[in-house]
Amino acid sequence: MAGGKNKGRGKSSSVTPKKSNKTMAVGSKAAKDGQSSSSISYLVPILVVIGAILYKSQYGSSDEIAQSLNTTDPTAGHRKMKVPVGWQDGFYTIEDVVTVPSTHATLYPNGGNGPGETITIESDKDFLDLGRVYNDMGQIVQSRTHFKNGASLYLGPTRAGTHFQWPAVALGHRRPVSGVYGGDGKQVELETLTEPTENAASSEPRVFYVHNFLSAAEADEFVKFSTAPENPYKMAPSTGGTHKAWNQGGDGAVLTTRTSENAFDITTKQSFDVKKRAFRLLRMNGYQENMADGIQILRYKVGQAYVAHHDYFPTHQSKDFNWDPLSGGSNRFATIFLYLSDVSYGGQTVFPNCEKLSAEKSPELVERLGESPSASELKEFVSNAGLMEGSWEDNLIHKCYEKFAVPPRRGDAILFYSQRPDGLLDTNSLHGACPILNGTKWGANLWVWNACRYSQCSEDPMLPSEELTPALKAPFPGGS
Ligand SMILES: O=C(O)CCC(=O)C(=O)O
Ligand SMILES: [Fe+2]
Repeated sequence: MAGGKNKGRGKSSSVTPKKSNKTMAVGSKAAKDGQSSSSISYLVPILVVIGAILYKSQYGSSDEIAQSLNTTDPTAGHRKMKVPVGWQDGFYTIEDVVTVPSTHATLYPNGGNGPGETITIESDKDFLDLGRVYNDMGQIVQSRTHFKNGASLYLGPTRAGTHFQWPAVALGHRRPVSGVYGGDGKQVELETLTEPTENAASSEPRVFYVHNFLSAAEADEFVKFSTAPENPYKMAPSTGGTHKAWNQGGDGAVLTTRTSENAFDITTKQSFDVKKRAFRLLRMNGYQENMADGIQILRYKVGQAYVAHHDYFPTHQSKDFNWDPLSGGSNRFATIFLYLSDVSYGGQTVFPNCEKLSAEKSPELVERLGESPSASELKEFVSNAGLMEGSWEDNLIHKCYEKFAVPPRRGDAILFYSQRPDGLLDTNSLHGACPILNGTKWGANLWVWNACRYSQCSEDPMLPSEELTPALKAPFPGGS
């Protein structure tokens, strides 16, 4: 087998976070501008304490906060970052990058597709009138001194149940995700894998490579837990299809077009830590337990695969729930697919509606994808994997080498959106799991919903409640 071997870990650079030992500054504008009167200075210590308590209760322990103290923003022009109490570090711009307030920028829609509009911003009021805007680091921009003239700004979500979406910026664009660190403490980085479109109403699938997401130890732990005696949701043939199939489980839901096995991790501390990391990566407003499915751990043996599909549920399937985010309903919003093992041949995640990557756009990924096998090698793969010529798996293998596909690499992940920024379900998010041609592939689905997920809403889907009964937390309530 000459061609088609997925290459191993290449020369990927990563940014190591630097710890800060500086004291925290207050995030109040007046205090920052040095305009504090004596009454303000009297209030400062009180605000600091209140802010610290609120921060800790909402965003975690001081260790977690310490870990997120990234003091150097590698974007050119950014200076050392102060870390104000009460704000989620990394989610906001917190440092001036210019001394004179900027007066113009290019404004893009949420998600960055479509042409940018050049805007002039003559006053702070003009700036505030824009609503919530982000920079291409996914940070909420707080002031006209926090961006440079001509910078790209991105509008944020405009209604409940919709969310910030990372702008593609350009194919191959790679940026550190401030405030988000993987299991081994390395800064998570996001690389754009699909072109932004000129027309905001159309879309490529929106796919990003997530570098440094899991540590090797975390990947191994998910694999181990999937068959552990204490796991109530151990390995079983994968199911799929409608929400009924999902919620009832059992033989009826087993698909001939999804031949892997899977387990769930809905109980371990690690699964919660990783889901929280995912929410931070997505820049969601804090972690909501009932906006995520339990982590689904997958095992594919040689020849096993999952046909091209969408991760969202069809809107028409049941009347007891509004599945349409466009009209205030809820569905799967984003997938973070975790690679828990390397795979030497096959096992890519393929997006058939997207053209193959070219070497000049993402040399590292193309290098790792390896050369496409020749027609005769493909034939050999198919017969070695025990697959029939002309079967859906055989057809999928061809797509895996002709279209855009991502090879697995342990500890990394991909992020893709199943919804467009306005809530429209995105048919271009079509994707499949390529048949394994050699070895075993381990992976995991981390699905995040735009509002509380089916069967997990106590009242209004837009107001997900934090506390769930154990029965509601189960991935198959009422099922086996
Ligand atoms: O295994 C993969 O690469 C993707 C799996 C997938 O799309 C799914 O399980 O929904
Ligand atoms: Fe999927």
